[in-house]
Amino acid sequence: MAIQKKHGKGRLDKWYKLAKEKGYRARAAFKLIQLNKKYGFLEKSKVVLDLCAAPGSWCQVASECMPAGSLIIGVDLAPIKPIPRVISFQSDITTDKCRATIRTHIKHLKADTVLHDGAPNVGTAWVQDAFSQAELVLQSMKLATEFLKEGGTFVTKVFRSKDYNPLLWVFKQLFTSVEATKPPSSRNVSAEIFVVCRGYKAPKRLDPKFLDSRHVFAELADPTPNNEAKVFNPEKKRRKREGYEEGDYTQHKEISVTEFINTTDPIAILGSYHKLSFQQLPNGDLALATLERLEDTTNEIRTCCEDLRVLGKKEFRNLLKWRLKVREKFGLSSKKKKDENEESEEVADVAPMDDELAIQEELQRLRDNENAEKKKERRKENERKRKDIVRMQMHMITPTDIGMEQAGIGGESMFGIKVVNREGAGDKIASGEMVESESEEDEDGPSSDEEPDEEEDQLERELDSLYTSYQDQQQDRDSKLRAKRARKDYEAEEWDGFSENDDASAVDSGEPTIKTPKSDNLSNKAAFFFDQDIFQELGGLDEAEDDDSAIDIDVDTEPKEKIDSNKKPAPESKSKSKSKNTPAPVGTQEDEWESSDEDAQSAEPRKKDGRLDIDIITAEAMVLAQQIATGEKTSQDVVDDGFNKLAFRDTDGLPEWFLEDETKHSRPHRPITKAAAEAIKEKLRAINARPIKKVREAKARKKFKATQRIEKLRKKSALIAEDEGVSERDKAQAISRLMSRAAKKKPKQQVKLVVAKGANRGISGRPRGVKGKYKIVDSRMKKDIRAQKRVAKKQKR
Ligand SMILES: C[S@@+](CC[C@H](N)C(=O)[O-])C[C@H]1O[C@@H](n2cnc3c(N)ncnc32)[C@H](O)[C@@H]1O
Repeated sequence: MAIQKKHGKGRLDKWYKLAKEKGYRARAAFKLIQLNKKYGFLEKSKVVLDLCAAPGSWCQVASECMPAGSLIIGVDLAPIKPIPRVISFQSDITTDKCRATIRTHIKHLKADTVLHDGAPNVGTAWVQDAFSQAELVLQSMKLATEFLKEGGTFVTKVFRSKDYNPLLWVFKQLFTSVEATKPPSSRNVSAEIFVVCRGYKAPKRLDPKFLDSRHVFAELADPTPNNEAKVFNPEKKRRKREGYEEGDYTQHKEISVTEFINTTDPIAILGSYHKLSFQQLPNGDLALATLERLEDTTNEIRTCCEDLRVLGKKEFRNLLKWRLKVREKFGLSSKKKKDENEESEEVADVAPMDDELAIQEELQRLRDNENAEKKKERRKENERKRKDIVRMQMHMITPTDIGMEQAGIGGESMFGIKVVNREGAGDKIASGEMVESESEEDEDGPSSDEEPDEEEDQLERELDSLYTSYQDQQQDRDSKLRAKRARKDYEAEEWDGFSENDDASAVDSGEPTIKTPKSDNLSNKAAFFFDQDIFQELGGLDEAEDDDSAIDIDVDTEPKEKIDSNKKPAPESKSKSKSKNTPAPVGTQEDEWESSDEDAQSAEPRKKDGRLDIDIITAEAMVLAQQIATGEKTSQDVVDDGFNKLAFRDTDGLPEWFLEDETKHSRPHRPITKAAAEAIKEKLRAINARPIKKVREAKARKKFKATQRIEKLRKKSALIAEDEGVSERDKAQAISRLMSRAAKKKPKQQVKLVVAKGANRGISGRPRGVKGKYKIVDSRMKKDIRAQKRVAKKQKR
């Protein structure tokens, strides 16, 4: 067997390990197991011939899977260690001797299955290796044809090389079914492939050419030149350094157009020539003359024939159609062509496609392609729309055109139609085409086109959840954010007033509430916009025509404003009062701030005495605190500072992540003093300098133990002091001894190093004659320590 590096990283894969675990001699065992699982030939076999069987893992598998009393014969160049129920011997399968030995073992029987996993020493020259493997396959097939029974199975390993197709062709001549497969245990990097040939035809007379490598690999090489592909999907030309073909030293190839008409393989001509020539031969070509006069031979056809290399698919199709018409007129029927093809028997399998069929198939293919492309477009369009709607629902896109919303169409549906109209597909929807396309999509089920989008959605969802968890983490860490979130919650609570029930109850109790604007066909945003006083007042004009003087309106605004300030969220009411320059009654404003403060208080952390637990951690806050403490600013100033041009940005419908990012830039940057920045730095430094929890715990433990010791001493010395039979001097001495003993530090127990040699080598547990703490070391370590000490001593000197 070829020597394999067992320590090579790639070799020790899971199949290698599994083979070791299961007791198979090679990981190759799993290839046969997997092939047999797919095709189930071993269970049905009574006689198996395993060619190239060393070290014998396939024989092991065969003996496991085959019925009791079966005959398994394994042969290899290398010796095979005996395997129960398996006959094995050493021989070269390409020799007659091997054939004779097999005959002696198999006697009159025939093999149900012939296995071949042969591989010559791979690794030197790939081309040569592949060829000798292909030859080995042919040799093994030779043996198979001799020993296999009719209907039997031949399993062989083949390497993907230029000889692969000829081999397959030979197999197809001898077996009813030939399938190539690569079991999962076969490495992807390996060019090996397994061919399972079933239903051996057992011909009475076998053409020796089938088993002659020179014939198989030389003459049948590349039996299926794909001319169609050459013409319709020409390969991108690579630079060739092979030079000219033998005997052909021209770059430009011409062929007479009559040959194109007469040939059985027009596609081959279109693929390999540059020009179809209409030039008359010196001796005159009657067919060509007739051809020239034909109506079908249009100028376009002539131009196409001039340079075949610049033609597209359409032109090639036209040329082929033209050829068919001419052939019909010339009486060259396609039936005759078919007969010609039939004459070339075996080649039928691999013969080029009939040209008519080719055209039809090509047309069909083009039609299919076109349909598929249309379908793909439709799917993409639908998917895009679906995504837009989802984005809209997630408030990633905001409908800004309130006028459109007022047209009486719901925000989302308006958006949908707007988009569709933009694409000019409104009519399609009207005619129901879109609906059709969607139902088509449903029928198809999830297609591969949709997968990436689904993945995208999934990704978006994951990103959202990641962002939420990031925010939570931030919130936990950052007290500032915590306070912000608390404020947000507070605001959110305020907005609960939108629900109908609350509305009703509030009205009942006579409490001022935020009313949901009543507007049938408007979105919330539009409704709120039109719910502004100015519009309500306009409405009021309709209701009370008598009160139409401007003075009346002015007079009315004051009490109305009071109510409105309660109606609307706090910041809005404030902005309005500011913009109109009508100072709101101080009492009302203060009440409002007090009440909101109260609510905020409940959300913010407090000390035991009820005061807010505020930790100043930013320089800005420090400056502010200082200004308030020194009376430079009052709390009212701070409130007033809160209103600026950025305070009333329209944040409706904007996603949270966007607002989060925006807030960094959408507030005025207050000046900070150097002293405040220093103070904060100092504060943070102090926080950082605090010992970590574990150190604090250890210190506390130490302190606790010390107090316990002192307590003990105190008790003992009290006892000594109470002893009446002892003189005062002795008492004092005893107590001072006690104290000095307690103050003495216990000497640290020495760790004895025990060298692991002699009787102590490899022992587990305490070595003999060693008391106290010990450590087993090797002699090297002891020597190293001694050397270190020596060096240290020298350095001291
Ligand atoms: C991949 S190993 C076969 C492993 C085998 N199927 C198993 O399961 O253990 C390929 C074997 O083909 C054998 N071989 C190559 N050329 C041979 C020849 N001419 N005659 C017999 N055996 C040959 C090698 O000796 C090698 O052991």
